[in-house]
Amino acid sequence: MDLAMIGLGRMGGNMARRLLRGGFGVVGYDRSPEAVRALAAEGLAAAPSLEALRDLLPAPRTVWVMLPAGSATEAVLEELAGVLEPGDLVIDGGNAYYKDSQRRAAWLGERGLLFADVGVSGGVWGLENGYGLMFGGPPGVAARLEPVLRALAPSPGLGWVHAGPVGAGHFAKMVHNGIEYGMMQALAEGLNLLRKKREFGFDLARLTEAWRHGTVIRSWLLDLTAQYLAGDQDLSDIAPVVADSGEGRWTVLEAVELGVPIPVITQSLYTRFESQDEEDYDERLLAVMRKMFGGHGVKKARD
Ligand SMILES: NC(=O)c1ccc[n+]([C@@H]2O[C@H](COP(=O)([O-])OP(=O)(O)OC[C@H]3O[C@@H](n4cnc5c(N)ncnc54)[C@H](O)[C@@H]3O)[C@@H](O)[C@H]2O)c1
Ligand SMILES: O=C(O)[C@H](O)[C@@H](O)[C@H](O)[C@H](O)COP(=O)(O)O
Repeated sequence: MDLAMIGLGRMGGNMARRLLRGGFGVVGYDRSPEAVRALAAEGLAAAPSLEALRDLLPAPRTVWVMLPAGSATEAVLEELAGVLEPGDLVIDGGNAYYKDSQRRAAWLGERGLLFADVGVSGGVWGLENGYGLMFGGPPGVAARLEPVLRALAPSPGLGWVHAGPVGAGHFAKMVHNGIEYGMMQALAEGLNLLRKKREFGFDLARLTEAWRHGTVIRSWLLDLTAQYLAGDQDLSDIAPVVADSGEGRWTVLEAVELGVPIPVITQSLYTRFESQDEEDYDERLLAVMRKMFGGHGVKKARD
């Protein structure tokens, strides 16, 4: 089976590699020539344009899009709508907002194109470990895509799911990432507490390594944390800023819309916001108010 991969970065590049290794013919397109060059040496058919990509694939085509969510994905889907032919299938595997995916499925459908959203998890390790995949779309499209899902998954029958109709794939991935935020937060808080108990001088590398075996909290996140701490426990070169790319925000918005309490996930999102705020105006104001009502001391910024 042949298919196209648009976006050959950390995710799309390795997914294309995994598919090539699985015996698929993969046509690739990326606006960065370097991203394409690396994969062309491994058997990828490089397409210089979306028209060329169309012409390199037999109809009906399967085109997997693995781009940053938002304007990049929107622009490429709009371009694809003008290039592909009725019956072709477009998959968005990026971390897109599920409402965008539902809207896109509708307007691509008006042009005779099929659309499915697939939440993809596994990061840069997916090439070797396989990817967790959450498919959203009609059963007929799921059946058509099944060989691809089986090849990308950790093993053919494990790690992928037909989550529901269009939108359900990205909704499931959104909640997965909300859970990811909460699990990361719990690990970070617990390890910080251990570090602060100076009298015990905990070796966090050895402790997390031990926790990886037999404990209730063993997990891949713990494995990765232990792996990093084994080389650097002080983190003195790491700025205390945690970025976020949207999934956590959408999870919280959805919870508010549905009236569902998700305090752990919400708090972990707010912790990221706090880390991103270099001005810290709120904390400065708190210090000032305390001084105003109680005459308490205020630490000067230069202290
Ligand atoms: N990195 C992860 O761990 C991870 C895991 C799961 C899902 N995702 C999602 O997968 C998608 C891709 O992530 P990534 O980490 O591979 O990003 P990346 O930045 O590594 O790669 C994106 C690629 O898209 C290309 N690109 C950007 N705009 C383009 C355009 N208009 N036309 C053609 N090519 C364009 C870039 O040149 C780059 O090669 C995102 O939606 C991301 O949220 C990422
Ligand atoms: O399941 C995964 O493979 C990860 O969740 C993946 O999707 C990625 O690392 C996130 O994009 C990071 O999301 P934040 O930037 O919001 O932390």
